[in-house]
Amino acid sequence: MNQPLNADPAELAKFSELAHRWWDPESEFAPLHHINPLRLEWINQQCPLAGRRVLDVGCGGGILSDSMARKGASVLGIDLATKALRVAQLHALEAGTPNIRYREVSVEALAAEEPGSFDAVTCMEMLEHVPDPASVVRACTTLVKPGGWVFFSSINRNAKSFLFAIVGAEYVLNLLPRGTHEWRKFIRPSELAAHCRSAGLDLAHSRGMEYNPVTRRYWLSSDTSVNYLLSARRP
Ligand SMILES: C[S@@+](CC[C@H](N)C(=O)[O-])C[C@H]1O[C@@H](n2cnc3c(N)ncnc32)[C@H](O)[C@@H]1O
Repeated sequence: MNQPLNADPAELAKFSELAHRWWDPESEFAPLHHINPLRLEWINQQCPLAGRRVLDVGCGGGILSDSMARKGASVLGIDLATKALRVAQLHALEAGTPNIRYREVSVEALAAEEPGSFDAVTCMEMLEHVPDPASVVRACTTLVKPGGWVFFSSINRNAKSFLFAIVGAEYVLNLLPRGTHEWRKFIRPSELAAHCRSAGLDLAHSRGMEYNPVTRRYWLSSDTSVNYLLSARRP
């Protein structure tokens, strides 16, 4: 029997609508362009990407997927926002990115098709946009090979993240369009860690990501109170 799709159509429509601006580094997607070198390096340090088979879940227009392929990984990017995927495909074609493929398929459906077939799975800035993040974590776990890596990033849920990630980013600094995030969908690191453990993953590392609006610089730190990354391994 088919599972109901773990996706919010309004979220997917939002990302599809803006898709044509995905590769404009001055657009609504500027924060993703700015944080990409940091997260790419963080992933590559833990799991050197060259020669690996990597799945990028909720890849959008392909900023992370593309950069991982350029590091020598063979990348499959999946998403359910049709226009974002088209933009990702077009970008790969125009830029001549090697070893990259995109598919419109849910992570849960792919987990049923290809269990245990990726060396690493990345799922960045996506969990806070889905109705059931634990189901995504379970599917990512099924998709990775034993010994493989799973990398997540999301936004903490507390008063500071309301102030910084919603009021600050969407209303004061206009870094993101208003309505990009819903505070109640943010995920505490402890909740994500619990989802990982119940899916059968071993937690590896976590880092916070901070932003200085004056210098417009992002950096990784030990402060996970707003944006954070978490890595885990399948035993
Ligand atoms: C903020 S963007 C992040 C894109 C990319 N992961 C990155 O960090 O550069 C969130 C992405 O999650 C995708 N998304 C939301 N719900 C999804 C779902 N149920 N399945 C797959 N992708 C989904 C959206 O379409 C969008 O492309």
